[in-house]
Parts: sequence; C-alpha cells; structure tokens
Amino acid sequence: MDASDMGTDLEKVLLTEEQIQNRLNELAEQIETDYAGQDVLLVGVLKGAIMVMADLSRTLHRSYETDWMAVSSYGSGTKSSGVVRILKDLDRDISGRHVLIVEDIVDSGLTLSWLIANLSSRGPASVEVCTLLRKPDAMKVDLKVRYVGFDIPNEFVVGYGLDYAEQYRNLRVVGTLAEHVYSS
Ligand SMILES: O=P(O)(O)OC[C@H]1O[C@H](OP(=O)(O)OP(=O)(O)O)[C@H](O)[C@@H]1O
Ligand code: HPA
Ligand SMILES: [Mg+2]
Repeated sequence: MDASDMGTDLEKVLLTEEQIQNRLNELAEQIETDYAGQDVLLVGVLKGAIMVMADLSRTLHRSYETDWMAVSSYGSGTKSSGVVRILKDLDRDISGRHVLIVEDIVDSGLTLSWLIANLSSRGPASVEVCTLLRKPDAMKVDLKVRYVGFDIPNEFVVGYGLDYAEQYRNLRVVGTLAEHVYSS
C-alpha cells in the first residue's frame, strides 16, 4: 500500500506494512525471551493500540491473557491535554502479576507516565511498556520504555491504530497527513 491508495490525504508514508510487521516480530521474540516461564498480562490501551496488540500478540507463541484499558488525553485534537481520564478500567486484578502495557505511541509521554503510576499502585510484580512508536523530541517526562518499535520525528502521524479525529486508524501504514486535511 502506498500514499496514493489513501487518495491525497497522506503526505508521506513513514513506515510500511512490512517494516511494521518485521519490527513487531523482533519485539515479540525479545518479549518471549525476557519473560520465559513467567505469567504475563498484556494490557492494551484503547483505541490506539488495537492494531499493535492484534499483530504483536498473534506473533507470540504461547498463550497470554489480554486485557484493555481505555484512557484519553487527546480528544479530537493533535495535542495532549495532559489530563488523563479512565474511560474503561481493567476487568481483572493485577496484583502479583507481570504487566506489559501495549501502546501505539509515546508522544509527550504524559499518558504512559500516568498509566504506569496508576497500574503500579495496584501491586503488580512488574510493569513494563511495549510501544510501536516513540517521539524522543516530544517527550515531556523521563520515561523508561523497555520495548520500542521505532523512534520517529516530532510530527503528527496517523495509521495502524493512530487517528486524527477518529479517522485513519485502519490504514496499514504509518504516515503524516497533507496540510489540506487539517484546514478542511
Ligand atoms: O504520550 P502522549 O502525548 O500522552 O500520547 C500518547 C497517547 O495518545 C494517544 O491516545 P489518545 O488519548 O489520543 O486516545 P486513542 O488511543 O483512543 O486515540 C495514543 O494512543 C497514546 O495512548
Ligand atoms: N498521532 C495520532 N495520535 C497521537 C499522536 C500522533 O502523532 N501522538 C499522540 N497521539
Ligand atoms: Mg489518538
């Protein structure tokens, strides 16, 4: 798939479907090695992490329990408000368990830093993070992220779970939007 398949909305493709899948395979291998013999709960952060969770978890070889949280700090804009709201909490208790948060992107880091603190207060054995994307130049908090797919420039991106005003999550690639999309 290339930019022309999305009409004129994508300005450029940053990551192709193949690049994303190859990197997720590598991350899954690393995760299986690091957590060998341990019980791990994968916690996906709705809605952005849906694609990463689907593809990453299907690359893993043994069964992992999955749960979801929905938090929101962006609303329909392109800037984090810094105010995180829980829209849906986990279904199960995580005390004593190894938790691996699955995210699409660490941008300012505000969502994740809040989420790590929130989950850590529930007495888990450990809390680590796997994110497909990270924007090192945008981060406002010092965060240790164990598994990072790609470091990307400080530009607003869409696709593969990432939205602009709830659109473009279903693209197979990650890319930036053309200027006219924002002004229309
Ligand atoms: O590092 P930050 O600046 O906090 O941004 C990252 C978060 O923002 C997005 O979620 P959003 O709140 O937009 O909800 P969504 O996943 O439903 O799109 C994204 O999915 C991350 O969860
Ligand atoms: N794109 C879409 N959603 C986001 C981004 C981004 O670059 N950063 C945080 N949420
Ligand atoms: Mg979003």
